[in-house]
Amino acid sequence: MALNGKSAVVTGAAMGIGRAITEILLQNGAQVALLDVNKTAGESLMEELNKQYGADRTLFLSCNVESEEQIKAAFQKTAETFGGIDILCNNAGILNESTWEKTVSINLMGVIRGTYLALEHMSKLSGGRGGVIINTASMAGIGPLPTCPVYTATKSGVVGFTRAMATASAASGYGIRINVLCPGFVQTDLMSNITTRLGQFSHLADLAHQLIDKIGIIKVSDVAECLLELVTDDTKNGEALMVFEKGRQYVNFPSFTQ
Ligand SMILES: NC(=O)C1=CN([C@@H]2O[C@H](COP(=O)(O)OP(=O)(O)OC[C@H]3O[C@@H](n4cnc5c(N)ncnc54)[C@H](O)[C@@H]3O)[C@@H](O)[C@H]2O)C=CC1
Ligand SMILES: CCCCCC(=O)/C=C/C=C\C=C\C=C\[C@@H](O)[C@@H](O)CCCC(=O)O
Repeated sequence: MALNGKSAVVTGAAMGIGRAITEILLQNGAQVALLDVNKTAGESLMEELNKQYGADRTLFLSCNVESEEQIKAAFQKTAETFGGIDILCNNAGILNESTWEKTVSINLMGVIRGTYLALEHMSKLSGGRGGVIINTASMAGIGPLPTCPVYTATKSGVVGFTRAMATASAASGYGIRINVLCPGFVQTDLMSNITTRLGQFSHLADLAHQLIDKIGIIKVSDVAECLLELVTDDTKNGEALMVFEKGRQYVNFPSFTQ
């Protein structure tokens, strides 16, 4: 899909990976609605981006992905402003093993909520133009992190949901490709004060730091470039793309039918 003139929504857009995703979509000609629960950071980023790309290219909408009502309103506003929705990036996520139910609600249920509500705007079966949905999971969704079992569960859930929905979409004729990004460690706020985010597993923080040393830390722009590949390559559906210091790699899942 060529991005010029396309309408995109990014959740968790105010900082980190979401901000980098927003910027790469803008650089390639899309209009972007930035959804985030952090109003101050979101509005200040929008002001910055307006100066760079023009006021008609971005829209900040205060939105908590835990709320179906807020997502619905944000999608409606995006569709009215940009004339539809072509791309959805379900990216908002947290790392907090103490408030584990909130972690499930944002990281996994937020992706499902966003996807189902977006179908109403994007699916060709409900008058939409079709398009692409990219979910942000993690390498933890492919290989488990013992330091954060619930975070791992949410990311495995996002990988499974994406792959199942991708096949469902193709079989149903929604006209929507759905893929999942699986980054390794990325330099963002989420990686700060890791020990305090691990809750009852904070005593295992050394294990996390050893793994970080082994795998390395990448930049948000490395993740954004992978997103661009998954959005623009029309052959990709149901793919999980890992990205870490060694490079990028599509996951080869076992097949039970061949
Ligand atoms: N930083 C890392 O090492 C990795 C991050 N990821 C995933 O990437 C995604 C983005 O993470 P980062 O950019 O690292 O984190 P970050 O903490 O830098 O940014 C997250 C953004 O999401 C927003 N957000 C949080 N809860 C929200 C909610 N309920 N509704 C709407 N917005 C909300 C925050 O306000 C913030 O702007 C997450 O899903 C995370 O799990 C995946 C692999 C590695
Ligand atoms: C510590 C929390 C980080 C949260 C951010 C995130 O999602 C980062 C994920 C990065 C890499 C995940 C790699 C998973 C690897 C596993 O497959 C396994 O190799 C780990 C083995 C455990 C160990 O400590 O050796």
